[in-house]
Amino acid sequence: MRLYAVTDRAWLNGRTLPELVADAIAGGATFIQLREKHATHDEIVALARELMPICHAAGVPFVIDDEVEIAREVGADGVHVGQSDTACADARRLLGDGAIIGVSVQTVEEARAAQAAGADYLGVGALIPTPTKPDAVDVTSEELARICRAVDIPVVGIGGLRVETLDVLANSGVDGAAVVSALFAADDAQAAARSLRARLDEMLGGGESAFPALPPACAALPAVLAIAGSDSSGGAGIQADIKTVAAHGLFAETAVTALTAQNTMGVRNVLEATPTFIAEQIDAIFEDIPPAAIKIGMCPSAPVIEAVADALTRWSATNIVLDPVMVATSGARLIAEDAVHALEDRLIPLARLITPNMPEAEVLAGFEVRDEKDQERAAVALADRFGCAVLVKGGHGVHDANDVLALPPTETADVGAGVRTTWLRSPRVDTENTHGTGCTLSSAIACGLARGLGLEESVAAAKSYLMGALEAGLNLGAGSGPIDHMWAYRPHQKVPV
Ligand SMILES: Nc1ncnc2c1ncn2[C@@H]1O[C@H](COP(=O)(O)OP(=O)(O)O)[C@@H](O)[C@H]1O
Ligand SMILES: Cc1ncc(COP(=O)(O)O)c(N)n1
Ligand SMILES: [Mg+2]
Repeated sequence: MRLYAVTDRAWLNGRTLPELVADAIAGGATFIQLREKHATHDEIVALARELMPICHAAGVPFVIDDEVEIAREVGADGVHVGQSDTACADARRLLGDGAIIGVSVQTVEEARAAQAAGADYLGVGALIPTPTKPDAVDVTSEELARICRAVDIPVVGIGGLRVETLDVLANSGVDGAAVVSALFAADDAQAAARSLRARLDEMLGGGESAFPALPPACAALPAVLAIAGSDSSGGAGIQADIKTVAAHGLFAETAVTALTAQNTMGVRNVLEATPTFIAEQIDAIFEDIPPAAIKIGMCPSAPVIEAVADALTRWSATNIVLDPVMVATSGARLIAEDAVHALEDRLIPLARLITPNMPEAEVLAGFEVRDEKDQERAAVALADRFGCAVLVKGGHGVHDANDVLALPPTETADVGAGVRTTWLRSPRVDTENTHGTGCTLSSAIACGLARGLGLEESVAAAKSYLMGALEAGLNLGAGSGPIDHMWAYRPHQKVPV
């Protein structure tokens, strides 16, 4: 609930509330509350019906202020109630266990009572004097911190919060900030949300998984091409790529390099496409719907690699993310040993980014990659050698799932400087179900690039999309199962914490 947006139609200036909400979500709002103090029942219902699909398309929960009956009528995710509104326990009885119920509180006693009555989260404030009520600071930072310590449900701070005043939340233990005018009175709600969200993530650390908002409907969606192998079980390879691209609201194209007979337990057989046929697929795509970015996955042999490299060179392809797939999560080899040279000589030089896991980085760098120091050393060595960006993924490490990104001077606009590194850290999700994580990550990065994001931004967004897919807890198959590419589209039953 990092950036919780409470609607207000006081500053529309010709814009509509759905437009502003879509902008807020595109900028990083993670929760929407419809708040209408003076509207009629029918107006609130109509607004809710417009806003709900926008929120749900982006995986953002939608609740309504006070109006429990309307929340039930329209099927909202829940309600937010104040101390003098419907009691939390009554709202729970009316809306059921699956609903999200938030309660406004100002003291530890109220907070404990709300939690005991079944609240899912608390809103605490007002924290800052507002221009209309300059002296009315209702809740001090100290009381806010006491409240956060007293309950185990998430708490959001509210009341006069703007980018410049978010500091009052520091070290309090809150999960996020609720804002009204900082978003809805802004000229550019998306830009406002982006700066609020950036400051909150910086202050509160990491940030919850933010699903990249979908691009608006238009006649020409950016296309993303996946050049990779098919995984019959649907969790990795071309299938993971298509699902990832579709989940990002973009248009997926494919050139299949090989078919695998595969499931969560292993790869049973591989049938390579002929180099000529692979080239024909790529030519057909570029002659008609040229992709804005390309992800390359499994390329099983030197002749396949040559064909892909020749075709991409012919078309002067850019924005290439190369996942140098060598071994499947299940342990099966997916590339001939003698093909590694072809990969190094022909394909890596075309890539903007390569994304080896630790064993693959070891093969490419020629030294052991066992810990974070090795990861960083390999990333820098490879970025130096190939002049492209390098993400050495840490999924095979022992502690957290930390990846290191090495950026060559061409990516940092720091001519004269050397390779710069930056770490993308996330906790390890406690699961065996990681089939296709590498495929998914590289496709998601290509999606960011296709939408015009920078490389670092694309990698960070992709990592948080991947975390959502892992955390969704899909559990299919007897081996290392697939992740949930569509996690952000599931109806939210619970407050994301
Ligand atoms: N259990 C996990 N929890 C969180 N992130 C993970 C987990 N396993 C892998 N990852 C992440 O998934 C991505 C793919 O990592 P990795 O497993 O190293 O590559 P590959 O799938 O190519 O073998 C990386 O961003 C890594 O940090
Ligand atoms: C066809 C195909 N391509 C790639 C992978 C790698 O999977 P992972 O993303 O788990 O490394 C795979 N298992 N199958
Ligand atoms: Mg991989």
